[in-house]
Amino acid sequence: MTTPLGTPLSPDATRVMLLGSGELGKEVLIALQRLGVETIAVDRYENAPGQQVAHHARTITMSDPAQLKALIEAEKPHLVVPEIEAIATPMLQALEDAGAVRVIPTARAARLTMDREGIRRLAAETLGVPTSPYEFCDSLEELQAAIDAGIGYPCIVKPVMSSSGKGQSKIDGPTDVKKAWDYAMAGGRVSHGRVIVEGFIDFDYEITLLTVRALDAKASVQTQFCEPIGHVQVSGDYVESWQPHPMSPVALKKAQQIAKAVTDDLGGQGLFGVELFVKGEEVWFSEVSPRPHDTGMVTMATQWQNEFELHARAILGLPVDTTLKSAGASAVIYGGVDATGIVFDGVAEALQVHGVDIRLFGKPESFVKRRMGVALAHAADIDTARANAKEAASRVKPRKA
Ligand SMILES: Nc1ncnc2c1ncn2[C@@H]1O[C@H](COP(=O)(O)OP(=O)(O)OP(=O)(O)O)[C@@H](O)[C@H]1O
Ligand SMILES: NCC(=O)N[C@@H]1O[C@H](COP(=O)([O-])[O-])[C@@H](O)[C@H]1O
Ligand SMILES: [Mg+2]
Repeated sequence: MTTPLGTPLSPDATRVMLLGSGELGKEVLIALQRLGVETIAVDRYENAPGQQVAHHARTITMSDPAQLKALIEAEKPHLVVPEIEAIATPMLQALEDAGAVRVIPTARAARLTMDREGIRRLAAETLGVPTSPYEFCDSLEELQAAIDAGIGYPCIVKPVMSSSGKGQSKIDGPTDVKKAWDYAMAGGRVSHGRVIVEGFIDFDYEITLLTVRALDAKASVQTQFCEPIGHVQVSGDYVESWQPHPMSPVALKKAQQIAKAVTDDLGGQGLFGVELFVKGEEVWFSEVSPRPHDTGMVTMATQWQNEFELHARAILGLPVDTTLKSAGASAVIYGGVDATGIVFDGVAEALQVHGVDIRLFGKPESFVKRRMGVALAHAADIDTARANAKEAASRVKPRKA
């Protein structure tokens, strides 16, 4: 017997709280709504994308443990679903330990992945999966010493708490070190004077391997993989993704073994985005999101159940199907301007491209490099899909109102 689902806004409603309600959370919320789940969308600012589609919207500082505890105790959700890293995860752990709430996939997974140090040490030192060489540094002097002692050039510096490439830069030689340190200090999501410096992996390609831990008919957790998603990142932020990315059987097997080892350890139920670098038949683990992944937005065009539906179903204890429906691609639509309440020209022209769909996230404020939408394309092959998604994205012209 699995847990029944209730009726929203009734005493027996199944209540799910999203901590973070950006473009990814918005789609999880829509998937949950379709199953009659009562949803509470939380974010750091008003009218976040997911707040616009949820039953309830709450705005708090999610990295503040007191505010987070008060909200969870007031709302009493059955499930708490982290959607971003910058959350007071020790408080989530305390609430989970006290039996007050179930965190997706687990409070420990949310805590370990919010900080690059937690997940990197687990993967490389405890699980022994291959990663880039790395060191953690608390000052410019320590950074320089780590590079000189063995990390070498080129290397990559990232704040330990950041995402979407914020505060990340590549160091090609000694003159770049101070610039990279200063940039990292300005770019972390939570102010924190610590960075990771990683040896640069000269990969052939990188993938996200969406990995789902969901219950089978006997109520035991089974791991299933989606087809690999290839992507291109600029300055640490994704600009384009496609699925399926062709891989040699050996590299694919290694990728799945790494993803299984990491997600088995993190545990719980839900979808994970496992990021991997591949060169020939060598595979390195980079990082993992214990939640849907931005590069996985392509699955809205390529899978029978997209990554958001897979996450929603897995966390509710429902069966999942990771089958590919079609080849496809996604291309990011950036704001291009710093302004609130922007308008988008060219949507009709974009949708004239064959096999294309678009999502505009509805973020109330645009920045030049803020992701405001995405173009999706399905096609007979990934090259056509990539060209069509990029063409459609380029036809959408955001501007000040
Ligand atoms: N050690 C490395 N060697 C080569 N490239 C790297 C390395 N680390 C990061 N990159 C490049 O930078 C991208 C972003 O890195 P990473 O995923 O660690 O950042 P992030 O801020 O967590 O991004 P996101 O939140 O979008 O996943 C990678 O996808 C890869 O393209
Ligand atoms: N790589 C992580 C990622 O893509 N996260 C997605 O971006 C949102 C924040 O966007 P914002 O910075 O524009 O507010 C998050 O809420 C999540 O949906
Ligand atoms: Mg990443």
